[in-house]
Amino acid sequence: MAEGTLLDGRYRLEHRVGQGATGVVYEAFDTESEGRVAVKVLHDEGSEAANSWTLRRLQREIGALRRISHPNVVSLRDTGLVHERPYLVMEWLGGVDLVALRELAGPLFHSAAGALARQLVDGLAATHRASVLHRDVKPSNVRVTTTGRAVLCDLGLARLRDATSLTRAGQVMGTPRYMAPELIRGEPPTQASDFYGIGLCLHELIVGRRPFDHREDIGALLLSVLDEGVTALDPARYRDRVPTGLIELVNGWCDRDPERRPTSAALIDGLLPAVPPGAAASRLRDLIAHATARRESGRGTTDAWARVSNADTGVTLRGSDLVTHAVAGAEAVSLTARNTPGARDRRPPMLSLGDVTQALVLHRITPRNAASRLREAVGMAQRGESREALDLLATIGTVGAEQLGPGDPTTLTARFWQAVCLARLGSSEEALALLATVNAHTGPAVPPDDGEPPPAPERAAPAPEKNEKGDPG
Ligand SMILES: Nc1ncnc2c1ncn2[C@@H]1O[C@H](COP(=O)(O)OP(=O)(O)OP(=O)(O)O)[C@@H](O)[C@H]1O
Repeated sequence: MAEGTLLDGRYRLEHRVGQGATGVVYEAFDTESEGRVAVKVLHDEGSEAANSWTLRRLQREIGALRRISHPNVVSLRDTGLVHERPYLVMEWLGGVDLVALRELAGPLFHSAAGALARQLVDGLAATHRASVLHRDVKPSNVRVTTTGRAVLCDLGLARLRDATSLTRAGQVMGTPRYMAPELIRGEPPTQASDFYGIGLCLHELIVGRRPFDHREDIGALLLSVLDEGVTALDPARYRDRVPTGLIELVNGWCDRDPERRPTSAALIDGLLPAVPPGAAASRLRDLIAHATARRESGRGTTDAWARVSNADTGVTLRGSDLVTHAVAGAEAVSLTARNTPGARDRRPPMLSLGDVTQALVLHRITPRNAASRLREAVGMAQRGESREALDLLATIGTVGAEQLGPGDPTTLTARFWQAVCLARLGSSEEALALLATVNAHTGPAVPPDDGEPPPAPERAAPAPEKNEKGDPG
């Protein structure tokens, strides 16, 4: 949608802020109230299936936001239609998200950590009181405004607590790095799963590093989340800068066992440090001022802002916008399986030529429409429909490799998501082998353990381009 467009004669789109799985977000001017607002316009994905998914997700976000009115949850102002595409109008939240806050301001101290925890708990409590589960609490979905107000955003995955899921049992939704272990196992979400998300956000801001940061491939990441869990914080180590009660809470929220996570208001209130409201807000406000000043002066931007733009994506396949778009919202996974012992020896499952012809006919994939089918398949994978997505992704990968080249971004993205689906379905060996082939085209140019040079890409990936935020894709 062009900047300057006036929606319903009222909201003037000023500039594009970013895009998520459902739509593009613009900073806009409300000519009626003469204030700033955020407008999210539904993506037009092209295919009917993809459109219906984004539409359902946007409707879910609208439905959830309508039920909640709280300063620590983004507020919905209006909804409308533009060229038959729904849009929603939200309060404008300046400031930064928690990913940027950590990158630009470093680990949190005393009152700021306490103030942030208090506000996140209050926002989540309001969400739960409205019988809504957020289901996607992660650093990129929490913004802290310039006045020091922490706000939960992006309720696109939210659902009514007792409603039947739009997804089938066993489906996985969300971002593995921040997903509660029970959700990865396909169990239904609960309030305790949302508290896990808050626990991880605070853990990350206290430590100053993402959880499971040492896990660079999806197989190892999933195993760590399920089998090891987040490393508990040692209260003695943080005593000087974070109140002990808060450390205890964070450790409790990060517990792998949902039953052991503190969710009762009385328990939480007993452990949360009492922070004088004025002092807390001013501490957070100062931090945001510091972070935004750093962002504006460009300091710490090289790596930091590249990652901020992709928030939890973390996947840096180089190449066209297609890849940047296709992996938006994907797991925070770096593709470095190349050094996994034996990974290079294993071949990913490939379809035979007969299968390829069959699959081509079945999925009607051509090099021309591969990109849009890929988006559709990635959407399915993101919704947790791993089994269904797998088939389509394997075909796109094969067609891509044959017709576009094995190093083409479409091929690599399809292969990457194929590996994600395989890992989710328990075939981690195959997933690792597939990731190793993706790595051969995208990984850093370090020789594998045996000193052998990495295989040369059969078709060089294009030079990194800038994505819509001006960051390297
Ligand atoms: N009310 C708001 N005010 C200011 N910025 C916002 C607001 N809502 C969203 N944004 C920003 O717009 C961008 C897109 O947000 P959106 O919620 O659509 O997706 P996301 O959270 O980045 O991804 P996904 O939906 O895939 O999880 C993000 O950078 C987000 O911080």
